[in-house]
Amino acid sequence: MGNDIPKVSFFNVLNNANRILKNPLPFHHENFEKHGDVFEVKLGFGKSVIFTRDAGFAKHMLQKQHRKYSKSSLQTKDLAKYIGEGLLTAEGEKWLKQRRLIQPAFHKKKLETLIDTITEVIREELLKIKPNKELDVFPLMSDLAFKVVAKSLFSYTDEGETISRLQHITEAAQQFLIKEIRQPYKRWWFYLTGKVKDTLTLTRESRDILNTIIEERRASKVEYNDLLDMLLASRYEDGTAMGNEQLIDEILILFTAGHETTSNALTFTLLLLAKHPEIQEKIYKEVSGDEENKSPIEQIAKYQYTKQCIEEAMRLYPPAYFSDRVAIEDDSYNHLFLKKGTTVLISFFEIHRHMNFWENPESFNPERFSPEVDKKEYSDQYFPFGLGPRMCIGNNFAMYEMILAISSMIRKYKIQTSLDSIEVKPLITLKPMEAPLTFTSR
Ligand code: HEM
Repeated sequence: MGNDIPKVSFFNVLNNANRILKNPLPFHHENFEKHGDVFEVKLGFGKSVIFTRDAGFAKHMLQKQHRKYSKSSLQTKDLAKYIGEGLLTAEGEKWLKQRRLIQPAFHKKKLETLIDTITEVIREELLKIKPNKELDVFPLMSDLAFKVVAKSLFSYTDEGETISRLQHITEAAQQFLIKEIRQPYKRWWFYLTGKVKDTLTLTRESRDILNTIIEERRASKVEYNDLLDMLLASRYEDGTAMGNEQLIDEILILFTAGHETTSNALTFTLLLLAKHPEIQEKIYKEVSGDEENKSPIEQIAKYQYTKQCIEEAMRLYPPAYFSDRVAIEDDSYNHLFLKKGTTVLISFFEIHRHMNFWENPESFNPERFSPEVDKKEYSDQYFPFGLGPRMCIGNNFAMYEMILAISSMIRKYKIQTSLDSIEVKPLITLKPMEAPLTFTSR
């Protein structure tokens, strides 16, 4: 590791342990301000992690020299324990093989066939809004995002209970994983008290449910044109298809990767719109009036300002607020030397608020993403969906879903919040601490 990298001592980490456990972002920020865009945090027992908010360095690891880096075991082995080895958690040849196989199902043209399902789920879910009463909007967005992914996979399933059970298991496994990561010293306790076993039993149950759905579909002669049909029809280069176990891994991964990220982004966008009524009105102008004459896909194309608001919300509050990479061979970037085995944590949160690049980085200004601004001006500093070959496979899916959901809500309701300021809860993804909103019919 380059000796000239500023260091944060283990003593300093211990001294701040409580704050870091509650919310590590202010600690990261202070150190970036003090030491610059790259620093090294000592973790004791000879271990350390490099933190960076240098967008060029991020691009180097994620894109230009991606072959020299892998994800850390947190993003691969630890996560795979509950959701299996698929796109998000696999590495090397296995990942590449899966990515090649699954990528076509997420192309824009293919996604268009899912739009009616997505629109219908959004319509049904938004019926749950009770106007004129303050409600916590997070669980609502969470249900919406889960059902959108689940119904895009199995469009025919109207057994609400099966989908709810899958949602419950996905969320329970994720919550337990957070506990394991945040309290590694309690691992033995989690084993002894049977919590690990309980979680594995739950995920076994979701695998059994999915296996039944897949078997039924394989036996069926009907074409549903949903994601499951696309995944079943896909073939590896040697002409073979995915087996059930791999398919189940991939489905569990789509649930996990596609559900919480999207519900966080939707919730932050709504909170920001509630705090900026003038911006909300601009969306209302864009989306009200002629929606009956427009298909959902035409709406998505037309709602440029709505899209900008979502993009700006993900700049301020990127759901995937960090990623990490481990050097699998010696490498260097500018004057930095990275020894094989070095772990680097990339803070998308800090990159998205970097003073040297963004004007008034703390302010919510959707004009930053206006079509008049050349994309090249910000694309090197804005990574809500990551970048390089492991960039989010569901980015278009998520944008379609979010534009349709936000436009449907603003068309129907005025939204307000009693919050003075938006507080964050950084877990595996970046969540809002609270999301109280009042919807008033227009
Ligand atoms: C606002 C919503 C979303 C955000 C912010 C988001 C963000 C990200 C990011 C940053 C990565 C890259 C992680 C890394 O390189 O370390 C990623 C990967 C991934 N995302 Fe998303 N995502 C979103 C929605 C979705 C949806 C809706 C799906 C699927 C239905 C999805 C599926 C995936 C998968 C499978 C990967 C792994 C890709 C690979 O490694 O090849 N995501 N996502």
